[in-house]
Amino acid sequence: MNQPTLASEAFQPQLSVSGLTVRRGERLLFADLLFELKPGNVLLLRGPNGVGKSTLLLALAGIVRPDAGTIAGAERTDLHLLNYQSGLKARLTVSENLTFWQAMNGASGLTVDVALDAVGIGGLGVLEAGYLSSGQLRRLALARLLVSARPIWLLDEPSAALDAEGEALLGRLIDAHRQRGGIAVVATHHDLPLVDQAGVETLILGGAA
Ligand SMILES: Nc1ncnc2c1ncn2[C@@H]1O[C@H](COP(=O)(O)OP(=O)(O)OP(=O)(O)O)[C@@H](O)[C@H]1O
Repeated sequence: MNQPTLASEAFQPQLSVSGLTVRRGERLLFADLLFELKPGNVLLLRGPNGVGKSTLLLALAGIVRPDAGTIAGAERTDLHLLNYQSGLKARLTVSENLTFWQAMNGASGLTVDVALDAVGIGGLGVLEAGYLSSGQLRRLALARLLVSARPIWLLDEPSAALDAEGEALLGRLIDAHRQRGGIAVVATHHDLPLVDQAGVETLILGGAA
């Protein structure tokens, strides 16, 4: 597998959250969240199942409307959201799926073939996506981050189903993204193998820091 090489053009994103409060039904998930992310920052969202990590990512993506507070600094087109609702078309090939997303999100990153190679599924481009294993599906989702360059990555359990080599790959991808100024907000139950811990913060939902 190739070492992922992202385009060198620098990002200058900012993501400012203030007073952010979200309820689901009757339940208050979180209130008065305050944080500011700058180029190169990573925010890890931690906390038990059901505490609101995915919901916070959806709020940052503009999909869940907050009950109070503001989210500033990012346009919808600055964001990549990687979660379980990946919009995969099982009857299209792996390459066709990635080409579709590239057309949707802009061909500002790697080519489809290079991106598939970078995430270790370069040999699977002609396979119908419905036949991919869980880990291969997750790698395809990662390739989606690479074909369209966007400065803010919102990643929901990105290491789920990845093997040890895949987790290491994920760490390298996030590190490369940060090196060009990108921001990542990552909901995870696992430690990420990031090389550089500077600029990495943790937000624990539903518990003490
Ligand atoms: N559309 C919805 N309507 C009502 N409640 C919802 C809705 N979506 C999610 N919830 C609830 O909101 C809470 C937070 O869910 P969320 O998926 O954000 O948790 P999480 O911290 O990401 O959990 P996990 O670690 O299991 O992925 C859960 O109790 C869930 O049942």
